[in-house]
Amino acid sequence: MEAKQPVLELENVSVAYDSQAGMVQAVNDVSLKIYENTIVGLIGESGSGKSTLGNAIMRLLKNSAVLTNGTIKVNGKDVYQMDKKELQKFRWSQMSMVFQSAMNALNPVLTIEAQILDVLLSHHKKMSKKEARAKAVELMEIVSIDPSHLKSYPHELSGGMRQRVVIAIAIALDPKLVIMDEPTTALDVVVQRSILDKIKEIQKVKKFAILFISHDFSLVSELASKVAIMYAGRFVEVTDSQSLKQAEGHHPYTQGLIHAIPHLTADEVSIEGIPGNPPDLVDLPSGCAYHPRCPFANERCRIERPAISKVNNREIECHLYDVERKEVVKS
Ligand SMILES: Nc1ncnc2c1ncn2[C@@H]1O[C@H](COP(=O)(O)OP(=O)(O)OP(=O)(O)O)[C@@H](O)[C@H]1O
Repeated sequence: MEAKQPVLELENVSVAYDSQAGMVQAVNDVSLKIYENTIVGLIGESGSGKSTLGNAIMRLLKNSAVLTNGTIKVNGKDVYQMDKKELQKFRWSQMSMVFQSAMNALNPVLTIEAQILDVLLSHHKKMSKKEARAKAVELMEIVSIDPSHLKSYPHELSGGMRQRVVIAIAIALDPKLVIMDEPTTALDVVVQRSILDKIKEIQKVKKFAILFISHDFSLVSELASKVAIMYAGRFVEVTDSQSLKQAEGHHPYTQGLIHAIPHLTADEVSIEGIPGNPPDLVDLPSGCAYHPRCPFANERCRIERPAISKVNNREIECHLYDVERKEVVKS
């Protein structure tokens, strides 16, 4: 049987910003495959490179950023080998992105209908206005907004509704891959929950692949089936989310993130933060970039960058990972 083609395939992807301070290694040699109908989470602290990677996949990097190495394929097509016209057709129809604080990205002077129609008609040259209007109604229903709001302007909708509209626009052309960059961060917990449920519900029908970017560890491990944990531009661990219920055996950074989840005890909330700060991406530490913060680091960690160990469904970049015992062993 022929192996299934991934919807997203990242191979040794690196992205750097050319800044006054030097080259910022925002994404550093990451590889990942995402298949249809799955949600993969991407987590890491602020500044770890998550959004840069999302923008790189969409080929929407800022001028100062360059893909310095690797290949990015969506549906088997190399995103960086397409000419401008091909890319224009491909973006939004095959891959789309819900940006950070996207709900404020709607055009304030256009109705919701005008904005949805714009996406539909610019990609479907043969679609009539009537067909596009019908599709807009269908999209509003999918995201559970009364179609009467098609005539509304963004400011007439609540934050949660605006975010649903943005999701409707992102899925309007039935893309195979949807990148969601912190899609619910600006919303309160109840609205956040209802949007996440909606995303799961739509995905069940549409079967697209989702790369879900967030710094909220518990939210991502609940939503995604697989999680990539990013530290200083690298994936230090890629694992199935089930395994994240327990800290033992994971990369020391993953362990730190798990311990940092607030735990409710009888009468208090305990949180163990990770001591120290993420490194300067212009001047990365030698060896494993996490070693200055790692409670288990030894001499080798300070000198040599660890290779990736692949065991069962887990990929881990740590010298202390014992392949036989399938866990990180303190030296
Ligand atoms: N235009 C830029 N010029 C130089 N460096 C940049 C630029 N944009 C981002 N960076 C740097 O690239 C690194 C990765 O940033 P990125 O926004 O991808 O991280 P992130 O994990 O998405 O963070 P957040 O969760 O805060 O959005 C950071 O160190 C950031 O300072």
